[in-house]
Amino acid sequence: MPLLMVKDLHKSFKGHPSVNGISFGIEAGRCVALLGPNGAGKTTTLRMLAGLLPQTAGTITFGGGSPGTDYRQYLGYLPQAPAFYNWMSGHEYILFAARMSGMNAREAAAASGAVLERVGLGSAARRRIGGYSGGMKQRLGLGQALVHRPRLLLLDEPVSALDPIGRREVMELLRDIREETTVIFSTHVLHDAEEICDDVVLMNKGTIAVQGTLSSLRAEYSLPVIRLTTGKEDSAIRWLEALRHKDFIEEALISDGKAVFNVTDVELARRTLLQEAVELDIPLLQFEAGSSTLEDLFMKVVGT
Ligand SMILES: Nc1ncnc2c1ncn2[C@@H]1O[C@H](COP(=O)(O)OP(=O)(O)OP(=O)(O)O)[C@@H](O)[C@H]1O
Repeated sequence: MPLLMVKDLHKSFKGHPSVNGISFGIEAGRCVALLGPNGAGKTTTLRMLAGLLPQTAGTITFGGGSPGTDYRQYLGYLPQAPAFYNWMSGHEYILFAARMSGMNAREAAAASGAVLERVGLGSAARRRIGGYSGGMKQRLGLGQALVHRPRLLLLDEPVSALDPIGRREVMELLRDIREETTVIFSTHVLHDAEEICDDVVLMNKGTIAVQGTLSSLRAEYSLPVIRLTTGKEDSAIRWLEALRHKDFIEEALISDGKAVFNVTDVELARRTLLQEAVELDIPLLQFEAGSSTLEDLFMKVVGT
């Protein structure tokens, strides 16, 4: 029995659908990336899962209970742009969050100290949040979401707004956290998903385009492919466009002098394309024959 079951979930704002009938299940202990471009419906989905936004239709079932049963006490949630009281210290803030989650003063004090150490803020705990870096604030936000030991952690774009150092700090922490609880985090960066998650739910325009374990998606979408980049001369662009109609090309994604072709026979495609490029004097800046990646899949879904 999955920890979380989502069935045919919809959310419309003033008649405009933002989430348009999504269904998925999440097993306990998994780390799941809710992946998709801006506007895909990730935040709306997470807010519904967090109980902050009522759905227009559909059901959410937690822990094998009845659909609609309130499960918020088991959740930790970190919004996309968390607001902090800058005048509080990190310690005061986590203590406040722990009390809000229903802990008594003794439990809250013990849990706060432990969680601050956990997110690497032990030595900064008495400093004001206003002086924290972006990465420290985001780790504090994670501490707030973790302090009551949730069974499910919902994180909305936890690294998107961070500089590379902050991003690395938070990714390392997430790698650690995913060992002890179930995590769903949203991102528009495929690389983030590939780095730490087991499963991917890829959303676009309010629906799920593809979902599955990372390894099964990699295997399923590993198709023979040719990637090439031409000079931006008119003749080169025209040549790329004409290639769409070759027999051995199943699908073509062409933009701005770059092309990704799904091909039936990578050897035949390689030979033919290289020969033609020489005959027609097409400037080839890059040419690669191999297998498609999740990046290709992502670009294809996002481009539709
Ligand atoms: N409160 C709201 N009122 C009206 N429209 C909304 C509201 N919240 C979200 N939307 C719309 O729903 C769609 C999905 O938005 P959502 O924020 O869920 O996407 P997202 O995948 O999280 O994107 P981002 O990465 O930009 O946050 C967008 O078109 C957005 O404008």
